[in-house]
Amino acid sequence: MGAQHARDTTVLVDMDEVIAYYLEGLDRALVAADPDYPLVPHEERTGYAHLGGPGFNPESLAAGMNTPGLFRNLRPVEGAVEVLREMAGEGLNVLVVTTPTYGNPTCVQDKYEWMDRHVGPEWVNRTIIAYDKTVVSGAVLIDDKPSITGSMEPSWKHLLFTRPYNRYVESVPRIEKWEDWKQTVLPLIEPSYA
Ligand SMILES: Cc1cn([C@H]2C[C@H](OP(=O)(O)O)[C@@H](CO)O2)c(=O)[nH]c1=O
Ligand SMILES: [Mg+2]
Repeated sequence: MGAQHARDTTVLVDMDEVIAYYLEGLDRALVAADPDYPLVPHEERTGYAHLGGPGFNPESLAAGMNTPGLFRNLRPVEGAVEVLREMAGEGLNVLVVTTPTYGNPTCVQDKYEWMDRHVGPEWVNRTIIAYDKTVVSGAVLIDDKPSITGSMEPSWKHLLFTRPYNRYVESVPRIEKWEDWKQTVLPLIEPSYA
């Protein structure tokens, strides 16, 4: 067992749309499941769950989301892997916290394999797959979802990772891109790091 980390130096990082381009992979799966599926260009999305254009078929959306291998083949977000390693190198306790898609039969395994392949084998057991992110302790959670709720009052402060569909959100502090991590993350953790 390694050293115990303080909650104050723990940085929680979301996976989909923060370190891995989920929506790009989902678009491919949607078109494969239904060639007529009305994709919405990412820049035109008005909300987090805006996943289909007018008249989209909910069954096609479900088929796309549940496509085996979807989560295995996602492209890494620019700079994300480097910053995960850099934060860990600074002595921060960095954990990746991601919600599964229950109906996708390979989602959980794919998420662990993605971490192994793209970030490194030592990151597999730094990956927490959970529906309820509020039970995970940390100083900060970097996540693209505008509102993150669960069964507990969270210990972490939410930093919203900017994506086109969350630009309208004004109530949550943001990180615009990974290269800004020092200015945005460090002030939220233990004062000695800032
Ligand atoms: C339904 C939905 C899921 N997802 C992603 C987020 C979740 O992973 P994460 O917690 O890693 O961001 C995953 C399961 O719902 O799929 C979106 O990004 N947008 C959506 O509209
Ligand atoms: Mg996300």
